[in-house]
Amino acid sequence: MTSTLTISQLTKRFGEVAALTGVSLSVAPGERVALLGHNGAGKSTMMKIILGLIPATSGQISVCDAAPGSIAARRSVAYLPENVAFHPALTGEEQLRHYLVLRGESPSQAMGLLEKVGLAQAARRRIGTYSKGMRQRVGLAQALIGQPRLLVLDEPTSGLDPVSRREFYALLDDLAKQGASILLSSHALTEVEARTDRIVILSKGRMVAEGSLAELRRRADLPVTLHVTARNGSAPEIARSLPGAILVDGALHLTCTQSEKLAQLGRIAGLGDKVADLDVLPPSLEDLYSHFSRGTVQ
Ligand SMILES: Nc1ncnc2c1ncn2[C@@H]1O[C@H](COP(=O)(O)OP(=O)(O)OP(=O)(O)O)[C@@H](O)[C@H]1O
Repeated sequence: MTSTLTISQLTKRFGEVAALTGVSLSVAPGERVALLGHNGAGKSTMMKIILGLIPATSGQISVCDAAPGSIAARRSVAYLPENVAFHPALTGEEQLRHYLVLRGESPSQAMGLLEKVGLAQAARRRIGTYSKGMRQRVGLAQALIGQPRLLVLDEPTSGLDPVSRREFYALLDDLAKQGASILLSSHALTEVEARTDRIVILSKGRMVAEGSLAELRRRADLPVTLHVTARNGSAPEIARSLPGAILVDGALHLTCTQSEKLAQLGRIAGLGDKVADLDVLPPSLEDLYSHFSRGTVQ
């Protein structure tokens, strides 16, 4: 499968500051990739280079088989900045018609695009009356002009409430199913965990981890946490059978390595009806993020 985006040994220096060092990455059609990293890790710099807004210091980059910033690349790439601003006096439809004309497209597509992002009902209302979630949808609608093959989204859900976030990701899922590649940056690890195919962790300009959540979990090999709820009065007996378990709010908490997990679960199952409930908690993306960024955060 050909990649929509291919980055090889990308380096960017701002004078003494190494914003990116030797970053390589490829994104396939229909793939949703999350770019994670602490403030100053290099996420925006990478996006600016992909968009052709700033040049790389060294390395190769191909955006939809073209050079970043070239006419061919710009036709295929859409960008949604973190703080998207529109004219408050324009309606959603007027704003979209304006962007369509700027892109050399027919303004008659405006309503179709607004419908796609669930804004048809509000299309004739002034953007000044829109909620933040609705403005973000206008941003996504403008990003969809010309059916881009790659969407670059800088913290697209920051400031959105949980329902708006879920709806926003559902829209991205549909776009990905239609073959668009999505590269988004985020600080909201839990939502990224559920809604992207691959995770890239940048730290101090270097790529410190890359893979699906399952792959990152395997590679990090962090402990699994088990919460065992005892039936009335059985906690002491369970604690004796599970060395290392500690009692927290009526449940016994214990950790084990991935390789010990099945044996430990077998031991718990052997306790029969003394156990009222059991939760197995794999390491979260936050745990993985801390693990891979450890020692590199400024
Ligand atoms: N134009 C510039 N001149 C000098 N240094 C810059 C410039 N742009 C970015 N940097 C530096 O490059 C590094 C990477 O910055 P970048 O904005 O890419 O980080 P980021 O991961 O997007 O951070 P955030 O999550 O805060 O948006 C930082 O040390 C930043 O100060």
